[in-house]
Amino acid sequence: MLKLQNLVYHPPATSEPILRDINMQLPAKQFGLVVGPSGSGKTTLLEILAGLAEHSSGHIFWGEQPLTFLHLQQLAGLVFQFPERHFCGDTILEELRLGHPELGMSQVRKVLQEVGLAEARLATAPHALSGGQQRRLALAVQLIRQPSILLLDEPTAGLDWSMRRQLAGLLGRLKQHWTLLAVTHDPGDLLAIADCCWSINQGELRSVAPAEVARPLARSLT
Ligand SMILES: Nc1ncnc2c1ncn2[C@@H]1O[C@H](COP(=O)(O)OP(=O)(O)OP(=O)(O)O)[C@@H](O)[C@H]1O
Repeated sequence: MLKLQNLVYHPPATSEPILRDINMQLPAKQFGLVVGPSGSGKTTLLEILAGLAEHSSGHIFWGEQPLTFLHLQQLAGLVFQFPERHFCGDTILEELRLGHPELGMSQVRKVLQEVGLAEARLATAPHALSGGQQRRLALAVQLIRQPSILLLDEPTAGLDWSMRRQLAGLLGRLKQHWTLLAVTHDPGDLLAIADCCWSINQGELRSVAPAEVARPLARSLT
């Protein structure tokens, strides 16, 4: 279980904290969803959980173990918003092995199967894949490193309706084996697979029922 206790992030450059007294518990093998508007602190929260920024006060635990930001760099896998913009490998295989040339073919095949890319040719350029396939590859790049928690920043942003649906289906299947935490301003299909849901506003996190997140959206459509 991932536990955050009274987490605060207040960099010296800002007059107000960006994250305020965050408390959260996400059990293993569940899908957690944080929903909030632009600028509410969603990406910052993920950056702290990925060990890319250090919180100012409070505690982060995995089970009973307190985590430093060095632990977090090893335990968490972060899939950035629009991850396809960060692909560096010339081929799928290169992308998966970046920084980890020791990864064997059985691990490569297993992870591609897990994300629904079992049929992809390893010599294919990542940029030649469809938008939905590129998102799957970005998930595989993190999963092959066996993170304890997979962090997703706006995982369905920029995808069309059908690809969003398919990706939400895949994330729903991944939680059989992995713990996932996604942040988004537009929950859409992700609500249906969320086990735990929070809203975030101006750095304040509040636990909410998924239906409560869906309701304002439904109202805005009428
Ligand atoms: N290191 C920093 N120093 C100063 N301000 C920062 C820092 N990091 C983030 N911010 C500010 O904190 C606020 C939250 O940013 P963040 O990117 O986490 O929001 P977000 O909810 O992910 O927004 P979006 O959906 O638009 O990406 C913003 O106002 C941002 O400008």
